Amino acid sequence: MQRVIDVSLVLLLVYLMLALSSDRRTLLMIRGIIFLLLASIISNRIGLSLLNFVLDKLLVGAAVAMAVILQPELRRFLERLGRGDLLSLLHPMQSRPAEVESDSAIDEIVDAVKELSQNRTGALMIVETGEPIDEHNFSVLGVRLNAVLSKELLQTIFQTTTLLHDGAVLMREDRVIAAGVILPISDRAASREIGTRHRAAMGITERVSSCFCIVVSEETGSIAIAENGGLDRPVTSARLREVLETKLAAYRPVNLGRTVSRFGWLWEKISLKTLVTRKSTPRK
Ligand SMILES: Nc1ncnc2c1ncn2[C@@H]1O[C@H](COP(=O)(O)OP(=O)(O)OP(=O)(O)O)[C@@H](O)[C@H]1O
Repeated sequence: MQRVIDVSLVLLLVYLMLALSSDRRTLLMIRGIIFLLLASIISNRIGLSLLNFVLDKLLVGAAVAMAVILQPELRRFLERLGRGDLLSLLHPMQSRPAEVESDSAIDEIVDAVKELSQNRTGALMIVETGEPIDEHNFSVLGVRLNAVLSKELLQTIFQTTTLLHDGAVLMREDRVIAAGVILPISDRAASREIGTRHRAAMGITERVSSCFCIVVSEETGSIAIAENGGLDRPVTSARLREVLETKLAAYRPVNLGRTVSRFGWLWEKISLKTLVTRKSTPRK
């Protein structure tokens, strides 16, 4: 019985750690530590004392390094614990202020992108699909707007005559949080032959798994979707709608759907799927 409680508590701890972060690199680190932990337990069990000694030291070093690197996540975790906000720890999605990503927001995005594409107006949009992105992931946050999302607003922002058109727009649920956001550029070999707007989209999605980017090319008017560091292009507006509907479905207030999506979300975090990066399409 004691053993069952022990294992359950460890599993709960792993769940909380995975739930804490939406950042891909953080998840990889947590997996690394879990791997070291398992290797240490196995080496102890089969009596490989020297290997066990080295793994133990490595684990201590990794734990200290992780505490330093994950300072913001740990602080958030301890704050919630201190507030007694245990429910939000068990149900990370509930920590979001509003869970409804309305169909009308999807319509606004698709309509804006269609028009930007037809007019060959370059655009870069970040769509959050999970926990809010840690601002440290941006090179420059840009100008905070926190405005209601509309196609007119998106189209206006990307007009080359506006001060905000350079950089990306950050969207959360049905709001435009910021514009003129400068993103880290991807330096993957495959991305070098791609322009900076597309590389910026790949760069942020490489670092943060809880978002995807929509890119409209100024040169060709083509629409691209960047996700997990990969680039899918050209995509049609119908495909864009499909992606938005699938990715944002998690925030619709349908209880059954939300429960299923939570398991899907956790599965996505644990599975190797997030480790596999999609091949980017080189520029024609
Ligand atoms: N790091 C960045 N973060 C956000 N936006 C960026 C970044 N770098 C470039 N951009 C945007 O991309 C624009 C330049 O696009 P560039 O022509 O180099 O890229 P591209 O991928 O070839 O796109 P396009 O097909 O539209 O020409 C800049 O004016 C700016 O708005």
